[in-house]
Amino acid sequence: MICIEAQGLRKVHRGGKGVLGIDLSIPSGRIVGLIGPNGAGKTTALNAILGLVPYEGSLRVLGRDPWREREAMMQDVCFIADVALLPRWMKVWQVLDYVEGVHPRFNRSRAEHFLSRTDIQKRSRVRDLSKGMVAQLHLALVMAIDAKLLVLDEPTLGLDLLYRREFYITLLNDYFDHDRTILVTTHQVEEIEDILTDVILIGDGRITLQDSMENLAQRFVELKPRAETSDAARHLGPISERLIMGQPIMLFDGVPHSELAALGETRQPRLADLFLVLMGQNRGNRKGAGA
Ligand SMILES: Nc1ncnc2c1ncn2[C@@H]1O[C@H](COP(=O)(O)OP(=O)(O)OP(=O)(O)O)[C@@H](O)[C@H]1O
Repeated sequence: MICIEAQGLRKVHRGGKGVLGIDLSIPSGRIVGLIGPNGAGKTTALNAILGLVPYEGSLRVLGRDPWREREAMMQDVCFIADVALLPRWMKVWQVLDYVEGVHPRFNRSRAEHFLSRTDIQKRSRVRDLSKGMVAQLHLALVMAIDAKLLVLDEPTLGLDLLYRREFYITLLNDYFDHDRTILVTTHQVEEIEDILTDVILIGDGRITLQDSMENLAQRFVELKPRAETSDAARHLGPISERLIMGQPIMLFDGVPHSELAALGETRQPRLADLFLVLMGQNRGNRKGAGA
C-alpha cells in the first residue's frame, strides 16, 4: 500500500521559494529520511503532507487529500515538530489527561508504561523537567498513539547526543512496525542513516534523489585506489574525488563493485558524504543552467 503519493506537488511562497513541483511515492512500512540543506523545502513539503497549507498538483496521504480531508486523515497521522516542547505550566498527569481527551487513538496505559521506564514523575510540571525528559515524555505520548504515519520535523533539535540516540532507538524498537510509516527530516544525517529504509534528497524545492538504502548501497561505491591504479579509476568516471591525507577518495555511481574492488579499497559511502556530493552537483548544475 502507498502511504504518500504526490505528483507535481507545488507550493510556492512569496519570493518564489518552496516546493517547486515534486513527485513522491512512499510505500507503507518504511522509515524515510527527507534530507536537504536549510531552505530546501522540507518543512514546506511536510506542511502540505499534513494538510496545513494548500498546494498545487496531486497529493494523497493514506488515500486522502490532506487539504480537503484533513480531519479524517489526521486520525491516522501523528506529527511532532519539536519533541522538547510541551506546555510548560502543565503537570505530567495533566498532559496525559489532555492527550487522552483530544486523541481518539491514544492509549493512556501504554504511555504510562513508557513513562515508568524513565525518571519522570507524573506530578512534576513540564517546566521542571530537563529538555531530555520533555523529549522522553513527548515520545511516550506519541508512541501511545496508534497512528499509521508519524511525521517528525527535526525532532531531536537541541537534545544532547545520548538523548538523540535514545530517541531513535526507542522509536525503532518500541514503535515501528511494518504497518507504520515514519517520515523524518533532520540535519543530523549520520545519526539516522542506520535506521532509514529510504532516502529523499531535496534541494532548492526539487528532489535530487529518491531511493531505498538498499539500492543506494548497490549504486554508490567509494574507492581509495592504489597509487598505480588512480588513473584507471579516473577513467571509470567518478562523480567526485576528494583528497584525504593526500590520498584520493573517489565516489562512483553505477560502476560494478567488482570492477572497483580490483583497483583498491572500496566501501559504502556514508549518507552525509553522498548528500554533500549530490547537493554540490545540483547547485553546480543550477548555476550552469542559469549562466
Ligand atoms: N511562509 C513563507 N513565506 C515566504 N517564504 C517562505 C515561507 N516559508 C518558507 N519560505 C521559504 O521557502 C524556502 C523553503 O523553506 P522550508 O522551511 O520549507 O525549508 P527547509 O528545508 O525546511 O529548511 P530548514 O532546514 O532551514 O528548516 C526557504 O527559502 C524559505 O525562506
